Amino acid sequence: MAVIQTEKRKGLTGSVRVPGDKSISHRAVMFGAIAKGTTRVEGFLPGADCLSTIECFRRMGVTIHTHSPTSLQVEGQGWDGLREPGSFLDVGNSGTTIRLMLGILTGRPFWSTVIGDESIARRPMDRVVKPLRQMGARVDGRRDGKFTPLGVRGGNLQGIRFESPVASAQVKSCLLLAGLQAAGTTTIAEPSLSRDHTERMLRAFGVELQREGYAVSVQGGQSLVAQEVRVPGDISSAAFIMAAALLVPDSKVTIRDVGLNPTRTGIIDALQAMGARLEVEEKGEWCGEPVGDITVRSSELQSTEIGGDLIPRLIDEIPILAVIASQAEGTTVIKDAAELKVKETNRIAVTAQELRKLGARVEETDDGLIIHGPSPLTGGECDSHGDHRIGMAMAIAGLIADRGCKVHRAEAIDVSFPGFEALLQQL
Ligand SMILES: O=C(O)C1=C[C@@H](OP(=O)(O)O)[C@@H](O)[C@H](O)C1
Ligand SMILES: C=C(OP(=O)(O)O)C(=O)O
Repeated sequence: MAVIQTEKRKGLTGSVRVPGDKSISHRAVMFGAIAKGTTRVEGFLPGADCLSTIECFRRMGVTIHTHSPTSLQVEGQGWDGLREPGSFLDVGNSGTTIRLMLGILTGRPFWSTVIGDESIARRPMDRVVKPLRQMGARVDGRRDGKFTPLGVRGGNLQGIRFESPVASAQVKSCLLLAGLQAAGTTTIAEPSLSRDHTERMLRAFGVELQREGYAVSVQGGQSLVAQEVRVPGDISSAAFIMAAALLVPDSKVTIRDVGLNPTRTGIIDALQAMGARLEVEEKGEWCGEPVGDITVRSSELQSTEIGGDLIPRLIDEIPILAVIASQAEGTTVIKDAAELKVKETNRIAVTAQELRKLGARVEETDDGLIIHGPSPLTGGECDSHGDHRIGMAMAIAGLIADRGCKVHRAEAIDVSFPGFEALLQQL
């Protein structure tokens, strides 16, 4: 079990890049695998989750060359190029892999079994299994298909209209992928807009989609054409570096080539509302995704309220936002975020528990957190609970804690941010 130790720091400066976007990296491999032709991917995230996606598609017979950890070539042979896997498809820790892949598997004429780690075995799969069954899919698993392991016998699908009770890009993307293989039209409506990387990338691969407010529709029977994909830096990873620069005195850090998709930039809006000295320079688009540089300076912060439509735009940033809020003047309220309970861990409970160990004043609510600041952090020992974002949030908290922070089970960080510790040292 890996341990990382961070110490109280001063004056973080530099210009850095963070690893590629996790959501976009997964999609580049999956869409490349079902497209016709050679898809080249640059800036791929070689984190454990995206490596699980590569391995799953290799097991379905797709040739994927890795020229370097961040440069791939996916040899797609269209939908029919996927073959029945001879063994389990193991998604490891990755919710995105399992939910999106189920949308592909349910339309393929073969049998497959999908497994993952202990965290995946606790996460709800019925949010995709139920609508997939309405489309005619045959999926089963523990507790009537709510939990892994899942067995899928793919076959004929029928388009549906599905009103999703949650704003989830994984649910939406799963059903769009199933819908592409279904007869007729499939429509997914969500209560607010979740990240739209799937829509942007499917369009780049030649698929036609219709959007009407928070609903998106796809016509079955479309094929994908291979593309060149350049993956921007992951704003969810950049958020940890942004937090370090904001909280550590006398800091100024620029993070280059970060994805600035408006469905992901809630963290920038929240930090600016808190008074962060943060500048964004948009530089252009890579494969339909806006990209730019973010510069952050040490700042005096005020508390804020975070809820409603902002939540899906910063859902993965809430653990690190809680660390930041612990240093802001006043009481920060985070609400409407019950989805956090079904991530790699229950991130409401675990964030509160671990931050309190370092001396922060945090209360857990049913759908969020209440954080009283500013609280000087004493530091000490924390546990990632096997959750990459918790591990990184606590390591960053250590940069402003008197005794620093020793993070146990830090190997989880490799899920989304390989090189995290080395990058912190570089600042
Ligand atoms: O589609 C994606 O790539 C993701 C969607 C989000 O999950 P939900 O769809 O469950 O909200 C997010 O938390 C996850 O890290 C990645
Ligand atoms: C929730 C996350 O990922 P996933 O759902 O793909 O496991 C995350 O990266 O914070």
